[in-house]
Amino acid sequence: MPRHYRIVSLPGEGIGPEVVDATLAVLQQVAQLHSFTVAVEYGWLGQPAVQRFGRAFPQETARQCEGCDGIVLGAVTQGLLEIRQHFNLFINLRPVRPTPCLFPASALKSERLAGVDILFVRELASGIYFGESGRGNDSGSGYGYHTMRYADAEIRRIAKAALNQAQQRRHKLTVAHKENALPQIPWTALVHEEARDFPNILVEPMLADNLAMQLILKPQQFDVVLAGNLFGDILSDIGGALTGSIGLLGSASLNGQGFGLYEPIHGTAPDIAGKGIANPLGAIASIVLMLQQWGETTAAQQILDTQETLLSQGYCTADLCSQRSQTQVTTQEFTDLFLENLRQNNS
Ligand SMILES: NC(=O)c1ccc[n+]([C@@H]2O[C@H](COP(=O)([O-])OP(=O)(O)OC[C@H]3O[C@@H](n4cnc5c(N)ncnc54)[C@H](O)[C@@H]3O)[C@@H](O)[C@H]2O)c1
Ligand SMILES: CC(C)[C@H](C(=O)O)[C@@H](O)C(=O)O
Ligand SMILES: [Mg+2]
Repeated sequence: MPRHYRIVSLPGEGIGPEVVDATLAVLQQVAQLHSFTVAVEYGWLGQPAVQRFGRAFPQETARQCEGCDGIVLGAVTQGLLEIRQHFNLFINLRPVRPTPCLFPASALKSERLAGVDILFVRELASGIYFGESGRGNDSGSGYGYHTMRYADAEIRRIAKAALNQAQQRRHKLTVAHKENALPQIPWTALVHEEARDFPNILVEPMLADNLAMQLILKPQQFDVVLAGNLFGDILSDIGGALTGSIGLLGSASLNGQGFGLYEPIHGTAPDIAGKGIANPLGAIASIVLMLQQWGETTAAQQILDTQETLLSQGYCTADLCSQRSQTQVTTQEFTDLFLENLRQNNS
């Protein structure tokens, strides 16, 4: 049976278009090698959408994305929360697996990194990002507020998603919470209740501040880490310090039916945009998650193997280059090496 997929690419701003270009080239190459096709439509999100349609997430983009097999996003400075909410993308998966050939690029000692393999499951469609907010004036003094609100049902559904992930991994779920200061949102109790259906999973609640420290001191202790929207954002960036660069990390943002948006966890990186030096591997890691979601697991594995080969041969972009033995390459050069390696290993 021929497999045909349709995706919408939203390159966005800054280094977004640079890393998305590289990623789509890799995607088309593996598609060809593994006998499936991917039709790509380009759409608008963020600043380019504001310029064209007057809104960061226009209706045109929403319509274009409806019914597609995946959205591939670069990075934007606005419009992101709207698209996540529109498609109810409440499950955000952020894998962090430092590779030994990049241990020297990490902020941590190698012995703390061996075997680290963490999956952050971040709640993405609720919490303080979407609570009531505003500004007011109290006796002449201005004030602002954002409200953290979670429906129990919203916690239960992300807990189930995280428990399902832990079931397929090493059966441990650490729950980030801050119930010593924010007791009205009972992450711990609700996750424990959902975990009754998963008796073989060890659920370990951990205060979010301690969790941040533990990720640096002893990252090997973690398997799946579940966190609300804000804590998940902050904690998962620590993955950049563990792996050596935030430019390596990808993510999948899914709704309850498996529809997804695939994006690196980094931003538009204005400090390096336009220089041709951005690391495309975070965006590439995101399409690996997309291929896995589609069931194209051999294609996904080939991308992971190719990444490992190139990095172990010492090729890397500037963000990872810390050793004499490494060869610093541009985004384009890294992409060309990637494509060549994919072809060679398939012939
Ligand atoms: N998914 C998204 O669209 C997304 C995610 C995070 C931040 N942002 C937005 O991006 C803008 C810039 O945010 P920021 O500077 O805090 O974070 P950032 O992730 O853009 O950059 C942080 C640091 O990491 C480096 N970096 C990031 N990605 C890299 C890559 N692929 N290769 C090499 N180096 C890389 C940057 O050069 C910078 O030094 C903000 O407007 C922010 O809101 C968007
Ligand atoms: C750009 C910003 C709103 C976004 C977030 O906080 O969710 C980003 O940091 C991320 O990690 O995807
Ligand atoms: Mg972030």
